[in-house]
Amino acid sequence: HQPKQDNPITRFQQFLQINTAHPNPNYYNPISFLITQAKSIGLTYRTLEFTPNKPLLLLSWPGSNPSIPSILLNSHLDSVPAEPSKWSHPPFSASISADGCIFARGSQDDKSISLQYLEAIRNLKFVSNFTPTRTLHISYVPDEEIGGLDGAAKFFGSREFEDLNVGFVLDEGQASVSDEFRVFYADRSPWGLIIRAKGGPGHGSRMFDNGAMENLMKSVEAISGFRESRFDVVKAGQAANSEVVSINPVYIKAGIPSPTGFVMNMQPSEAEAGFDVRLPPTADPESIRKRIAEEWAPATRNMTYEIIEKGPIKDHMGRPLMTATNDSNPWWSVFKQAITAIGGKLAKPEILPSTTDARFIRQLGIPALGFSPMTNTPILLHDHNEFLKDTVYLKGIEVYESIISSLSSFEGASDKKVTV
Ligand code: MET
Ligand SMILES: [Zn+2]
Ligand SMILES: [Zn+2]
Repeated sequence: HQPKQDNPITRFQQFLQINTAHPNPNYYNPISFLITQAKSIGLTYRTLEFTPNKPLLLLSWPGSNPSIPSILLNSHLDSVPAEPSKWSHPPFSASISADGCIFARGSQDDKSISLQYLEAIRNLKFVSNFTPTRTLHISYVPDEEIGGLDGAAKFFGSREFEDLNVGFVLDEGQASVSDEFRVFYADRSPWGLIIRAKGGPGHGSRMFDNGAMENLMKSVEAISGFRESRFDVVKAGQAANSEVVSINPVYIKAGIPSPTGFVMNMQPSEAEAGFDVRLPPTADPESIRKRIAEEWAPATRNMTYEIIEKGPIKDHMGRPLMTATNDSNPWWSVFKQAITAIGGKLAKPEILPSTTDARFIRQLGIPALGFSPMTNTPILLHDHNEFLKDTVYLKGIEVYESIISSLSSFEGASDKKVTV
């Protein structure tokens, strides 16, 4: 009988109560919590700091055959911000409702998997007396939510990572609303698009051409039209959400501030808008660039633009960055079998609509799958009232026990590395 203060659920709650939300995530607090967990399980640990104040934690469970490629389980330490006043429970309270829903920013994305990895290892080690053949590494990286360039990208490109001889990686996925587990073989790649318009200022009452606001609005309309055309393809069932380019407005900035709001009788001389753009691995980035330059931010309408690219879309050969989910990839077969072995159903593999650090792994030619074991759960990442049900969380631990024991016992693909 475990004391009430320390069981998988209370440990999950404690971890969720550590606020690691942007814009100023503290990375030392969650790392210190995780080190305590690692010690209690007997895992080795070290921290690496490729960027000042952005440490990452690396845990290891040495296998009996450390010469064959290892397995890496990755998750991120940071979360997106939350607007507490719009939540039914404070976002860092990890309050649990009568029906077992644990409310917290990060409960789905992705503090659940961060700890489920460890709980699964704890059970394998102390309940099942399991010993891995392959070495298992668990990484906790900073800055995923802002693109991972100072986190995973630096780590995966490092000498330290190369020395781990990683053969296969699991990273986060997304919740599933059905009773089938979802698994992801590719990510969409994110662009931040900022378009800016300049124009003569003028009296609020005047009709004139080429005002900044007017030019920006024209672009916003053109972008909306494109967005709708992509969305229509999805609505018609011709492609999944994650298989088309998405572009969604995230901010509009314009107007001349006044003490009571904005000056109402002046048309501003500058206006800008920001968009979240996601490109599936099969997309042609050049065609989007062309649209931006010619239709969405044309110099002829006094517009400029900035594309903030966050990570790769193609591999070094220009091929779409995807991990094979067929028999050509032995890791896929092992993963799939591990799910069915515990009576789990697996949905058809998908491209992830959002983005994870796995794209940097695939770029290295290492196979990586996105997976978060959450079935019958609404998809609430980055939303208000993000929650995960206790039973779903606990089931996920069992799922990882099966996956981890299968992957770490798998002795094929030992001499040569399988690539994506
Ligand atoms: C700007 S990179 C984005 C990473 C984040 N996980 C997302 O999909 O929104
Ligand atoms: Zn996220
Ligand atoms: Zn995430």
